Amino acid sequence: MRPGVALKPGTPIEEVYPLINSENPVEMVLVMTVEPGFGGQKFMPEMMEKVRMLRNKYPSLDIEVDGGLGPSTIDVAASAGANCIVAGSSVFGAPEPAAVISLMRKSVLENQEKC
Ligand SMILES: O=C(CO)[C@@H](O)[C@H](O)COP(=O)(O)O
Repeated sequence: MRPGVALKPGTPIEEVYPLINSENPVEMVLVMTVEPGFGGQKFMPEMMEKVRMLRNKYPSLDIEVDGGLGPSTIDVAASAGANCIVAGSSVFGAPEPAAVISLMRKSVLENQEKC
């Protein structure tokens, strides 16, 4: 099992640190980039500060983002340090879903190489 935890937009990043630093740590943090509830919402770029802070503090942590991710927002998320991407509308609404997934994977991999 790989435990994870999700942060709503209004939850300060500091609240997750004790869970990562614990002797039984979470291995993945999901930073919600929309309010949880439904797909098709607008990506909240201000959440990238949380992603950057986590990536700086925990270089090998899995950091997931969920909400409004697609070709127009993936680079911002990947360059902030997100390496797990949840995308609904941008994939299911695309004529070629595999091409969208491929583009997002490429962005994450390219940004990981810069670290
Ligand atoms: O369900 C939610 C939030 O609760 C969505 O964030 C989906 O998980 C992803 O949908 P898109 O934002 O990619 O359409």
